[in-house]
Amino acid sequence: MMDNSNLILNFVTQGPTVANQSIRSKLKEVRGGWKEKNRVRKSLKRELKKTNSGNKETSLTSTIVETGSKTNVLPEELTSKKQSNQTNKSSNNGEKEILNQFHNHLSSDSNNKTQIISSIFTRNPEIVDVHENKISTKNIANYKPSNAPINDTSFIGMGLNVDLVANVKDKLGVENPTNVQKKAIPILLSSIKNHNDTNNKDTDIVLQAETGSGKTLTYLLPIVHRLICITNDLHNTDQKTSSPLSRSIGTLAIILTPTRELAKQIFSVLEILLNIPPSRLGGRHLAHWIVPGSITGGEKKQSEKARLRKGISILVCTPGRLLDHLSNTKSFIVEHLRWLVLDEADRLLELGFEETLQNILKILDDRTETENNLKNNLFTSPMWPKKRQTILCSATLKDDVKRLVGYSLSNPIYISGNDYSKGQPYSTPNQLKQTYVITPAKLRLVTLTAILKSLFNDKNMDQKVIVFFSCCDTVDFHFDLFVNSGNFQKEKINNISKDDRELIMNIDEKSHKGSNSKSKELHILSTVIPKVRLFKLHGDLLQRDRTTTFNEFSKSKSGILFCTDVAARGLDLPNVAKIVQYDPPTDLKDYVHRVGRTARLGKKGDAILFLLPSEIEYINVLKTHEIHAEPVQVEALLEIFVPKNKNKDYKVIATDIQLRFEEYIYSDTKCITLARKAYSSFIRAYATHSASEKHIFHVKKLHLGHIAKGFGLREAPSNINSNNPKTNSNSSNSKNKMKKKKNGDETRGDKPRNLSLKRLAEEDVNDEFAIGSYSSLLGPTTKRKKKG
Ligand SMILES: Nc1ncnc2c1ncn2[C@@H]1O[C@H](COP(=O)(O)OP(=O)(O)OP(=O)(O)O)[C@@H](O)[C@H]1O
Repeated sequence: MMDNSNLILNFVTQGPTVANQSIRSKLKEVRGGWKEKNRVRKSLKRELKKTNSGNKETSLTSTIVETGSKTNVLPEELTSKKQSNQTNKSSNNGEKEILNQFHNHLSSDSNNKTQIISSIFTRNPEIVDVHENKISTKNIANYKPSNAPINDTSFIGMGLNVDLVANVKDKLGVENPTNVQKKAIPILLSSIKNHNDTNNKDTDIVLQAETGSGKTLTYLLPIVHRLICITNDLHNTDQKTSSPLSRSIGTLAIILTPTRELAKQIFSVLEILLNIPPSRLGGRHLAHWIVPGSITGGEKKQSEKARLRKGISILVCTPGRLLDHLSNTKSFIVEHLRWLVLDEADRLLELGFEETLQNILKILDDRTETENNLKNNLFTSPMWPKKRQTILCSATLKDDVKRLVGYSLSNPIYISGNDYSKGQPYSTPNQLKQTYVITPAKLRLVTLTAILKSLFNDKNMDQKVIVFFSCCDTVDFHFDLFVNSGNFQKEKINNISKDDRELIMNIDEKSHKGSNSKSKELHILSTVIPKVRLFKLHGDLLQRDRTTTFNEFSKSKSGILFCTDVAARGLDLPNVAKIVQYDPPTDLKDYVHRVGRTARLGKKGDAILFLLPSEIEYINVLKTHEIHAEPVQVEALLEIFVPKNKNKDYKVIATDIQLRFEEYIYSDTKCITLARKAYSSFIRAYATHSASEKHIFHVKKLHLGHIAKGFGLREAPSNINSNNPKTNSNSSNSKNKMKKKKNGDETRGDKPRNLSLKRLAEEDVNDEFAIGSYSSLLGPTTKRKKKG
């Protein structure tokens, strides 16, 4: 148990600073031995030096408060009765209150060493006025939703099977097609409509459509439709007696997706499409031979083999497992494969599956019958595609995807779902409201708390929010903090009034009933945001837990999901109202996918991006890609801590919340370890920003002490590598992960975590590791400064 006694608080003041104080007179007030006095002297001198150096940052005064048996020094302007000349009274009152809070905090604690606590409102870098920065924004109110269903078009009019359409309407509430569906489905059905046209050869297709525009149904509906038509055609002809339609025909369609979650999601949509009630089909069952299946790893291979042997007509899978079965499962028949869908193609490449994809394509090319090598003409139905049709889907279309298109598709047709953003590799829904907040590192945690608190108030509890972090450790840390620190603080804050306590933490007796301190729980009531369930999802969780969390959050009416980019791609989580990008994405593609978890199918949605003052240039990067975000002031967000009828300074409450977070963290070595690991992993993840963004997101631009504060740490850990045993490439844990990856565990979703600094330095000699070297990343720390 760490304590908070003898804290020195750095503090903004408007009157004379410590420079005008006699250090000696202050030292007289300090009780204790020479060691203690020496320590205080050094600290005061340091502050004096900083103040004199005249840097642009906010002026600083050291404040030492009396704690228990020891005396610390208060700033003169706050202890003096002569404060009448001060220009900003309310601010100063706030400061006094913050001091009192500190006093209260500290007086209950015991006699341990002096520790420096930096105030979250001091020494923050100047924030460039974003309005002066001439960042033009667009008025989203003028734009129509770009991914909404179009009322004047119907699926039946496009030629889709009536029963299939009715089933989709009944089960999924899907009535009218979206823009991309309207454009692509007729082309994917083209050989049916134009089967007399011998030149029509089931063209390959590249689908670039915005997030939430219904890409899954765009390719699934035509495939299912055509298989139904083939069945009906054969029923109506002589082939009925010697029908080749059975499961033994093997796999006719393969849908390849980057993650297991996505595969499961697509599989469940497929099951719905194929499960047309017999009552609709005049008592018949839909073609019994069309069997959906999914193989995604994580399951025993033997059981997958058995299912493949029986026959899976439409197979949803992840690349590692598919290649494994193509290479090793003899009973896996792909000779008659007619459709290959590469869903979330950009993500497939990003996760390093290019070689796997090439091998898959090679095997399929060798084994699949083409028009020229038809062994026997099984199907005379005009709906039977004459050659394998490849459909590539991606919400973004960058160079690597274009390269994949080059070697996996032949003469493809490009279909874009958004008329407004033709030619743009990145496109976000028009109706999505995008904002950003420039937050000094020390204010990040309280600002996140403010946003989450403001979203869940008594009037508005039923909504879902996703908060994106850069790596697993930061998810774990924040999850634990928001689950447990409220409870902890409740016991600790007996020395402030009940009114203030409720104001600060919004503590509600009922909200704690369902919560406990088991941080292993995957979804649990938050004690910081009362009555709200918290979920977490990242690549380091067991597959079983990931599936449970995904399903629970999906079904839940309200809640907050803390996650890495593992949840950014393709996952259809209904009714998400707000996306918070607490850590900026390491790639612009991720920005598009993250914000795409809201504003789906024409619905409204909000997204807010956190940026450090040094990262403001990122807004211009977004702008050049036609992504327009409006600024929100951090003060405006923090103001929500103060209810309208209360005359309080938001800084007082924000400071208190930060202190309580810190108290919780320092109450237990486990919590400190979690915070340090999160801090270290955050820095490592930061170093993986793409080269084109290194001028904005550069580790050497980070003030590590301030970043640490954002993790509730009072000083930056001095060795970021040793804090995270998982980065040790010799550890068995690390080895297991490498093995897992080889076996096709494609969903870790947070590549930064496994990168050791040494490896990064070796791989990226031109970036900050070359300039600043490995050791520069470890400092400067408060500790080091002290020594210096
Ligand atoms: N025409 C439609 N009308 C109403 N809802 C639809 C329509 N098409 C699809 N949907 C629903 O929209 C949701 C999103 O679909 P889907 O996941 O396929 O989007 P997506 O374009 O693949 O998004 P992302 O790029 O984020 O993966 C699903 O719940 C689906 O059932």
